[in-house]
Amino acid sequence: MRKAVNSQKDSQQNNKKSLTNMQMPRFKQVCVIGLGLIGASLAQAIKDNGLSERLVAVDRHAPSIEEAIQHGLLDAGSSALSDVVAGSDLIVIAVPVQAVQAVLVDIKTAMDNGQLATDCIISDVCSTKVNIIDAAKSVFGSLPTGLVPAHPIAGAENSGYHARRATLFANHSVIICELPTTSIVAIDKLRWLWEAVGASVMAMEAEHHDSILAHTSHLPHLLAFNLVEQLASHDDNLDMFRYAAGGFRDFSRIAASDPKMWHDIFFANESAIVSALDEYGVYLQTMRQLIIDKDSTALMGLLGRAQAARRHFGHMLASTPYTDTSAMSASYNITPSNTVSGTITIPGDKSISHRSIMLGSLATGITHVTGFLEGEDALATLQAFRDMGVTIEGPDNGKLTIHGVGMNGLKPSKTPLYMGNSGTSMRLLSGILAAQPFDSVLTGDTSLNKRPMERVAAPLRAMGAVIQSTGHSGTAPLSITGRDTVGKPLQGAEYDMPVASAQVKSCLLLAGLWSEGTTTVIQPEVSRDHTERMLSAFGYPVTVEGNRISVTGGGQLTGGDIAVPADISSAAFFMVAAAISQGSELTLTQVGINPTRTGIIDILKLMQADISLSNETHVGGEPVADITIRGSNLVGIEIPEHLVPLAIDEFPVLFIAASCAKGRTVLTGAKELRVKESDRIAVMAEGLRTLGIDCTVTEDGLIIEGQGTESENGEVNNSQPVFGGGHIISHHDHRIAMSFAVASLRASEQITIEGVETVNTSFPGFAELANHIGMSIQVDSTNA
Ligand SMILES: O=C(O)C1=C[C@@H](OP(=O)(O)O)[C@@H](O)[C@H](O)C1
Ligand SMILES: C=C(OP(=O)(O)O)C(=O)O
Repeated sequence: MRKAVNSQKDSQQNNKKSLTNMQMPRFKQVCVIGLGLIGASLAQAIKDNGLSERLVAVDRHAPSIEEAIQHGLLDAGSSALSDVVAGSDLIVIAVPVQAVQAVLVDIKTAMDNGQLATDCIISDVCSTKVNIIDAAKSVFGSLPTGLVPAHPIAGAENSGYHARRATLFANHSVIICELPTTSIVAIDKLRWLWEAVGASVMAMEAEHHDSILAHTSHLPHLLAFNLVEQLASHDDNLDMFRYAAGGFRDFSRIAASDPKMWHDIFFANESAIVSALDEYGVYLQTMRQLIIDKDSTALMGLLGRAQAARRHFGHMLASTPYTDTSAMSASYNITPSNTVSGTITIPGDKSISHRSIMLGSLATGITHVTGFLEGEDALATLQAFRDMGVTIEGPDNGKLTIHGVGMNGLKPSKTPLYMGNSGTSMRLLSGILAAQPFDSVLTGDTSLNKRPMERVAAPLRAMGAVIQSTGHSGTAPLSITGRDTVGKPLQGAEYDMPVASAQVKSCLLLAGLWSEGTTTVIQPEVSRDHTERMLSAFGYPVTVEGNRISVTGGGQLTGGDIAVPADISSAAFFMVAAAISQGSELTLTQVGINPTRTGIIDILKLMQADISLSNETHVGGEPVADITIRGSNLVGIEIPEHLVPLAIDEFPVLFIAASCAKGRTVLTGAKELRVKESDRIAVMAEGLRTLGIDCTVTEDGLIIEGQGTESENGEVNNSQPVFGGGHIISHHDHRIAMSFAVASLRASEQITIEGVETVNTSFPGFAELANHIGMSIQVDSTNA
């Protein structure tokens, strides 16, 4: 089903310009057939907005017609179409699906005897579309040029004329099927009508519509009717209904809908509904089995994933903040464990996953990605490119097929692009968007909308970009003016970066792909080079001379295959878990060991961790290896500053390692940690102190007094707890949450961590994997 959601054609059609503001003459006479909720509401909205000179209706229920005439809603009405239809330039069929064919026969008769022009617009509001088109074919032979099947995604469980509301369609979507046989005039005029009553119009192919609706509307209605039937058939049904709490009420609300309508829909969309139902059956069986097997970890994983998906996609579509402090939805309750072991595979690299979507979308041809990280951050990037008209199939078990649109193929998104929690998405995309012909807005959740964006906006402006950081203090939402308005392309520039940030570097290099001349970034220290590598892999020349990196605008990207290696930043949690716990031995397979990312290995080795690499090879232009770590006696160190950008995301968990080491660890030159998803210096210090660790916060780092002790033979003893138990607040920062989970391996008592739902941004399945190797994390949902 996912595959069908984003057919490129649909997306391109969706981007059609709104016609609301165009001069459009009103209709001469609209004839609404069926004065149920939708028909009567549309009639009322047409009347209230003055969209037609005359309004007539047909309904078999004479009292509705009489009342509507009395109310002044209709100019005329009848139970027979031939009585009132003459002269209509729009007919909207709002009867149950199965009755549509008979109405079409009446319309054809009216056309044949000259009551209706043959180009009269004929539309409908039915929930299924393929069968409407089939009915029209069988009645008319070839499809009339005025036929525009449509479906307003709006409704209420109350039905009938009296339930009508002129505002029913405001802020709702209307899907219209732009058939190849339909005249552009008819399509434009119907769009105009729906937009004029407050709806937003999207175009979609009929088969796609029916499949989507089968899953999102028809299946839920079917299940609601079914559950009520199930409960009603129990002997103690009265008690069941009397004591049924909110869950039943919420779930069964839509079972109060019109049975005749749903009866018709279920038959009309039979094949799509049966396939959605079969799929549902498989999922239901899986859940049933998990309960029978008492497989708490897997069940929790399933429930957690569903909860996160519902929240995340809901917010992405609505472009509303995702992580707000009132919505702490999950916590970890962790029982101390002592050791970890096993061989595991870590999910795909987040940085590379983002870039695979970006470059794959901008390339010519198809890009196949494997190992894509299905975490919320990378999914936000994926959604943004779909919003800009790129067809992307998947993700399916880490596999994606991206149908590249070329360097000039992106389309403007209809809504602000929602980047969720992801700094990488926002900063890299701002470089791409600053160069596009169209305007864009980039926004994120409350955490992302607090992070500094002038670091990319200012140098982009120096290249000629028109970009405003419209938040409180140089923060998102970012508003970017398209080059069509600005009137000339970006200009290549040389930029000396004040911080070693791969996001800033990548943003400017990406903007440079469309700029006149050469764009050069000079970084103060080495930072991750995935953008440079992937550009080269896609055939785009990049010049790297030490810390000077340049691209020249005007080139092309060619799609290909990308294998995303396992994320070393995610692997870091388990590397530290094994390093700090006695008797542990853990192998992490095929982890990316790009030298611009291996600061964690270098730092742990300096701390005398036992780490070895094997099976070193290359995957998709990136080096990978199996990493084996054994428990060892760590010692405190002064962390060399040049390693900071190479381990920038790993410091939270390195602080856990430092707490277990013998002696003091000093981190300096890491001010950047203060502007990540949280202030990672302050938040880690707060949590470490809660667990009894002595640490000192400095402006650009942290000093940690390691608690590693020596046993009688002078060796550091890595079996003693160094942390107490306690309650940690993650500040909705995924890496903080996972780091303190690792601390449980050396804790004396239970650790609870609040606000762990953001773990899904970078490491979906973290708790399951941790438990698999011997940790004991229980995931609790709280007040979602
Ligand atoms: O380019 C990237 O993919 C990233 C760069 C780093 O950010 P900075 O460039 O801001 O240091 C890192 O913290 C982030 O998780 C991913
Ligand atoms: C800082 C991080 O990511 P981003 O900047 O993309 O939000 C991270 O994953 O730790």
